[in-house]
Amino acid sequence: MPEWLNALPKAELHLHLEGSLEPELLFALAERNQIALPWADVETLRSAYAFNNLQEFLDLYYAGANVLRTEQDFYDLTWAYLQRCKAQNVIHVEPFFDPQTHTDRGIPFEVVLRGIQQALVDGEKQLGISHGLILSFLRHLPEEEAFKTLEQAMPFRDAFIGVGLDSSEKGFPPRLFERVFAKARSEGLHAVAHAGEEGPPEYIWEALDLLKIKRIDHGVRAIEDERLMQRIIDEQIPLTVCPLSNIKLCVFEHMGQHNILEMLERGVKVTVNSDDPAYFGGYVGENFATLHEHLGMTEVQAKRLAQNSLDARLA
Ligand SMILES: Nc1ncnc2[nH]cnc12
Ligand SMILES: [Zn+2]
Repeated sequence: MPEWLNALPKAELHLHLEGSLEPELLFALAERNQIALPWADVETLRSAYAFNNLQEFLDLYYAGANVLRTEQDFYDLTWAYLQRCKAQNVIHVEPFFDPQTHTDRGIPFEVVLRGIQQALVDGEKQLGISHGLILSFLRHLPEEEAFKTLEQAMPFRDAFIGVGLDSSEKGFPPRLFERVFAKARSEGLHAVAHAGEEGPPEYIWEALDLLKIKRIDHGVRAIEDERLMQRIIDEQIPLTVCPLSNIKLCVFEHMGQHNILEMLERGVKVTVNSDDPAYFGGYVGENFATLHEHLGMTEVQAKRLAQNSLDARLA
């Protein structure tokens, strides 16, 4: 990665902590927790990281998360991510975590939260990286389950800045979560949601109008709807775009087709993020680097993208 790209101060606003679980740490945690794995070794697991769509990735991502059991595991996961951030001049993070992925396996909510939170606090003190944590609901599960998760989270209200919506997009439109998002907002939480990754522009409209989100996660399919594009530009609603993820999950066939710079030039407040870096081939720095390499991103454009990420912070 060019040093000038690495040196740019940036924020990461779209990162799933569970998606930062590198195969090496996954195997180490499996050994520590005495869990048998279906993969022979790190290389075999890494070679399984070939996906035709979002669902194929999610199946492996949820399987991988099974090694996370103790508060120390969640601490180690988060700490490893923060060290990557430090090395790439990421000065602020607003990561997601998916409580239901863990509570549905019998891991208490507070075990997950305390491990993550302690690492974030240490990251602020020892690495100088500020943070705002986002609790994300799994949209393939019923809204009732999201309500239960929000209830579990409320005793720890101060540990979060907002709620998000992730997992399988197609067939699970934002409107299904209108009531739980209203409840979260009434508690003073910010709202964000994955929309327009695989799903149609209508899902982005719903996320804006019904969930009243402050930022759109992905949102690359907004370009198919001119009226939506105008709104996003007029209202300067940030998009947290994840280039390497979009290629790995076949949202675009190859990086040369990615629309992030076209959006930037049209005045959309786009940002660069890694989504699930352990699975998609790189952290935020590598995502910037691929735009430089394959789309000819200039230094001026890179600076605007980095500044957008700092401007689009919610914490
Ligand atoms: N890219 C993505 N889209 C939806 N849900 C996710 N969970 C983790 N990564 C995701
Ligand atoms: Zn995501």
